[in-house]
Amino acid sequence: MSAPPKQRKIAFMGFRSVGKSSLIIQFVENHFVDNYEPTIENTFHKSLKLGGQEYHLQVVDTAGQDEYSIIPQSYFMNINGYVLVYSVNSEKSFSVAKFVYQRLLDMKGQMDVPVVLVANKTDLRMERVVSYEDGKKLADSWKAPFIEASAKENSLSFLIFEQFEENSCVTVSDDSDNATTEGTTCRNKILAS
Ligand SMILES: Nc1nc2c(ncn2[C@@H]2O[C@H](COP(=O)(O)OP(=O)(O)OP(=O)(O)O)[C@@H](O)[C@H]2O)c(=O)[nH]1
Repeated sequence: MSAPPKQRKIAFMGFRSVGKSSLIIQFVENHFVDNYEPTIENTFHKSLKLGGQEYHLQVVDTAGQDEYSIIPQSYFMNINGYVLVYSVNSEKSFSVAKFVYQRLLDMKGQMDVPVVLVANKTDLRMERVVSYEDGKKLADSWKAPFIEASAKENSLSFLIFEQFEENSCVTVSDDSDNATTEGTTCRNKILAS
């Protein structure tokens, strides 16, 4: 008998127009939308089989944020993981990704935020201003997986979700109150748990 499906809710966040909706639509409907319509909020549903386990995913497409955004409380509750998206042709979108990550940490606490960092629009080679190395360095500093993608050229979105299944355990050390405790946290293992 196969295991019952697991329900997981994942939010895409990041600056306006970086391609959050496009990545999700590639993943859910397998096509690319060329026109731009700002998102207010949208939830998509998709079933997915990873490692023999069936998942019922709810994918929340959020309205683009910037560093002045007040992020709704609902984005911090009942969400299993976050995909933070920037586009490689926008320095501003890269700094907004850092801002959103910081807000997530403030709201949820360091150990509780499974994140995947996604650099989108890699097809815009001539317009690239954020290098692979810069993106990777940022993701490494978060101990998060990093994926470069192009919603236009191909559908790497599946990979994004696979990252949440990975067992990316990191050792954390907390020496507050002079009592050093060490532990291991598996921040990204939300699909597998
Ligand atoms: N060249 C290129 N264009 C893309 C890519 N992904 C998205 N776009 C285009 O960028 C524009 C914005 O894409 P959206 O998916 O609406 O971006 P968004 O992040 O959901 O935008 P908001 O709703 O404002 O937050 C659209 O015109 C897309 O066609 C990509 O990988 N390459």
